[in-house]
Amino acid sequence: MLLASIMEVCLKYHTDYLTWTGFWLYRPINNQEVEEKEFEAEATTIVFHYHSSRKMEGAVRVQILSQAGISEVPSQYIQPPENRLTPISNILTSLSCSNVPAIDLSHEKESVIADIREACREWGAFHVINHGGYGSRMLVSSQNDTVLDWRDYFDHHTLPLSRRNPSFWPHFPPEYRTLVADYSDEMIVLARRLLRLISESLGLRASCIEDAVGEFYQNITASYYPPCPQPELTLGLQSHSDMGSITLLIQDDVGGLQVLKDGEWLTVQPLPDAILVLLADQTEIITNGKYRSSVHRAVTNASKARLSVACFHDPAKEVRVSPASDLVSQSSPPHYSSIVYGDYVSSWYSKGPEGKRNLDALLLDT
Ligand SMILES: O=C(O)CCC(=O)C(=O)O
Ligand SMILES: [Fe+2]
Repeated sequence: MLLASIMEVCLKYHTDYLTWTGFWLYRPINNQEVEEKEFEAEATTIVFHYHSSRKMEGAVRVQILSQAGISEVPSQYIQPPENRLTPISNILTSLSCSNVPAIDLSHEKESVIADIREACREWGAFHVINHGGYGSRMLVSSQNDTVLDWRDYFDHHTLPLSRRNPSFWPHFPPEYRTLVADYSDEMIVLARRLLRLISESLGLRASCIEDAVGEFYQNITASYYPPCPQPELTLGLQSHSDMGSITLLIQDDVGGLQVLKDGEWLTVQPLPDAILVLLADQTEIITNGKYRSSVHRAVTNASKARLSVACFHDPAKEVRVSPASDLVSQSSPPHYSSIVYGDYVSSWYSKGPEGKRNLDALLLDT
């Protein structure tokens, strides 16, 4: 079971390994994209180096803060009141929710397509189960006014193969690198399959979204959210929609991912062996807004660490993305201006996500 295995190795890496080496390699810096750097066990120096060379106060692994047993989070992690959760003492007690739809991919194709159409229209997110037997990138800035996420994460560049260099990845536990590579290979197959079904659910030719995206750039991000002493003041990951085309996410059984639906934050109940599908911004552009990307965030809790593994599928930086010509006509004008994906990413990183502001900036007056 690849899903279970990938969670397990990532968790083992976080709990057994990071705990004693005490570092986090890819702590984000200055709203810039973080390049993969050669993995090395002495990465404490790298974090330290970021601190001193970029005057980054406070960018320590939150796991360290959590383990130190602090009762109040440092001020950089405190969200402005409008972003905080409704006042509840323990997020874990509030996990009852209407869950995102679960779609069984082993069902007959026409019914799968109908379910996907409904889920994409209503939610922009859905679970897939029986997805073929397989089986968590937000940057923060060093500026003082930026609120930090209560999250540590590790990013792997996995596709195209020319970007995949497992020697940059953790080497513990021993099966780590092979598993991440296998997982990447399985997820690209599933992502393509889903994008074909999503295209068909709009009456488009199956390859329409894939053709618009071109070669897939895949990244896999494992996110670790340690217990947080003040969950009501913090977020594990601030509100955002993902930049690329489609995200496939698995989470452990703790729960904490929320999707915004009809103005309300709903917790996505973890579903064993299911993969959560999140439509991302380029799919919203390509479908000319027929399907919207999912706005989501992660909340923290005071007692349990949480792990998620997100697999992102993005266009190449030089690809120009625009609404599919089949969805544009005189009676249905384009709702978004076209954009070179690399420019979209740069603007995202320079302004930050804040929900969907980067996508909203492309909306045309129609
Ligand atoms: O941890 C999660 O469940 C969400 C992760 C996520 O949304 C992201 O990395 O973009
Ligand atoms: Fe996300």
